[in-house]
Amino acid sequence: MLKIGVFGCGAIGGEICRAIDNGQIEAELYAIYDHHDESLEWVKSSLENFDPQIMEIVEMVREVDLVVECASQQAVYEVVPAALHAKCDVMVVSVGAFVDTQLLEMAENIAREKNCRIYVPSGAICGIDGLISASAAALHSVTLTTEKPPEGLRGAPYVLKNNIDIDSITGRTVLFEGSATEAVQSFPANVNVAATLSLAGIGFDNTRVRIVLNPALTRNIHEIAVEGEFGRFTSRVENVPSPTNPKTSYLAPLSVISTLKKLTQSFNVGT
Ligand SMILES: NC(=O)C1=CN([C@@H]2O[C@H](COP(=O)(O)OP(=O)(O)OC[C@H]3O[C@@H](n4cnc5c(N)ncnc54)[C@H](OP(=O)(O)O)[C@@H]3O)[C@@H](O)[C@H]2O)C=CC1
Ligand SMILES: O=C([O-])CC(=O)C(=O)O
Repeated sequence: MLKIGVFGCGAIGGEICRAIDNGQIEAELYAIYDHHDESLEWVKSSLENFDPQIMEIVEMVREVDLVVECASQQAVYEVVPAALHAKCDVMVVSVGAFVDTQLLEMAENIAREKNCRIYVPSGAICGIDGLISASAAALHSVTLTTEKPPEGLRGAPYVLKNNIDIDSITGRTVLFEGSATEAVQSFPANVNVAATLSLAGIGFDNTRVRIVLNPALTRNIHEIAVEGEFGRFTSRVENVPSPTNPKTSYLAPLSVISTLKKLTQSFNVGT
């Protein structure tokens, strides 16, 4: 049975642990880690069947077959090289870290050398399957418009740096327009989806991102528009935010759970 380690026990990590624990994913929840003891306790207390060991990454990668990173872009620097060097597969949720081309190239090189896999789930957006299919021919443009309520954008480095008082904004307001390169650095916990889109499509510099604050919303909306030789498509998802982290949409952990299920099933549907 696949032995899984979960690094980061917040909104996403907690859901993944419970999905393994309740048998939705046929795997063993072998180890968990988070730098907050209370998060580890919170996850452990929600499990009925597995009692995962708490292990720092160096130890975790020696014991498990796959590490799921669901912590932060910073954590990707720690988790991905450690896992791959230990011949352990890795799934990355804080995808924005891969805007760093050195990190991305290093990860690809080690994975090739060690014959390991790096998995990036679709996360909180819909349409990655279509974009991947379309990318087999020329792509002309990829645009993401993310619209969130104030809680979904609070505390982002871009908001703090520009002294934006998000509570004083009363109507739908465009906060940011630019490349995915800038977006994932300015909003590291809000638009990792822009990174996933970039990796699947035309790269970080060419993928356009618009981030909108809308106080009237209760959901996190991601709208994607893709044009290419294949034609054009748009996708729009109105995401229910996670109850424990309003920046994160519930679809994100569901996407990780489905990707993990794909790894353990013999019959798989979709691109
Ligand atoms: N690809 C996608 O579509 C999506 C990606 N994400 C990203 O996924 C990641 C997880 O999201 P979510 O579960 O909502 O986040 P949470 O903040 O709810 O949980 C993450 C947990 O990991 C901890 N953590 C962060 N960095 C480290 C580290 N270096 N070592 C140990 N523990 C660490 C956090 O602590 P602390 O609070 O101190 O940081 C927190 O307890 C985030 O990076 C988020 O931006 C989110 C939604 C969609
Ligand atoms: O969950 C979402 O809506 C998107 C998100 O936070 C991210 O991509 O980082």
